[in-house]
Amino acid sequence: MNIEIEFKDIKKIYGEKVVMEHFSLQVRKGEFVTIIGSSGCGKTTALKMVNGLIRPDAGDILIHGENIRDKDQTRLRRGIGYAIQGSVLFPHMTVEQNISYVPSLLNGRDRARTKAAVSKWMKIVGLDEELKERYPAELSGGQQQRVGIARALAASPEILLMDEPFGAVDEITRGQLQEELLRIYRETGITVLFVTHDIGEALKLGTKVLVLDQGEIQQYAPPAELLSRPATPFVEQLVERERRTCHLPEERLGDCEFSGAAGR
Ligand SMILES: Nc1ncnc2c1ncn2[C@@H]1O[C@H](COP(=O)(O)OP(=O)(O)OP(=O)(O)O)[C@@H](O)[C@H]1O
Repeated sequence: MNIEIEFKDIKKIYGEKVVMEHFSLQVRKGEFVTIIGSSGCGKTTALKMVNGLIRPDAGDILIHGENIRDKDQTRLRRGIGYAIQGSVLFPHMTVEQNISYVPSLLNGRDRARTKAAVSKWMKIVGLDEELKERYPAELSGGQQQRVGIARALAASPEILLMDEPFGAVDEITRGQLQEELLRIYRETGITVLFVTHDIGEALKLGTKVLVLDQGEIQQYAPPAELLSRPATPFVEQLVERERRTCHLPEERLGDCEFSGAAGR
């Protein structure tokens, strides 16, 4: 099994509050993990531990089997794409400058390579080339979100962390961004950790869904399994409505036993 990210017996305390304890998880290479749970259950904390923005109080995070504690933190972060809700673009930089920020650090003087990366990613996320010279304030919310995703992907990271990246856009744009993200995921084979509040989104995008409650793993399983065999009452409640309306794309349904599950 090719493990890309591993949380090993993690403990995290804020002040007196234990947010996570004995938290262990393995994420295989190429997996798209959606993370969902009650507010304040530790989703963002878990995500930010992967790129070293938050340090655990105990336990280790391994990437490709290497402890991130031993890595140069700047280099670690440059190798991991990170996209969060709302606009976190540099306001004084154009779209092009925003997207090329990390690639230009990595490519050094090879400007042609950076320019090519910017054009490629603008196209992939569905941004018109003519927006290159605009500043973030001159873009719609959906366009800003696309620039954020292009920026997160432009350095061709092997890991992409996304924290409710589509939370602030309208329903239609959200659907488009989800489709584009799935396409990028399929084309690149990147490993994705994606935090969401929306169980529909978690089931639609994830190859695996991680359900957390108060820092504890309730279930870590493919969407079809969550629907057919919820592991705890918490998961059962979370998926109940989805089970009735099941929005899963057909290829994800697999051997989903709805009639059996309904008998619970
Ligand atoms: N820097 C901090 N100092 C103190 N407490 C914190 C800090 N960061 C997070 N917490 C607390 O730790 C818990 C977990 O926070 P985290 O942001 O990981 O939750 P979350 O699941 O992402 O929440 P939400 O869904 O509301 O965004 C919460 O109770 C939060 O208030």
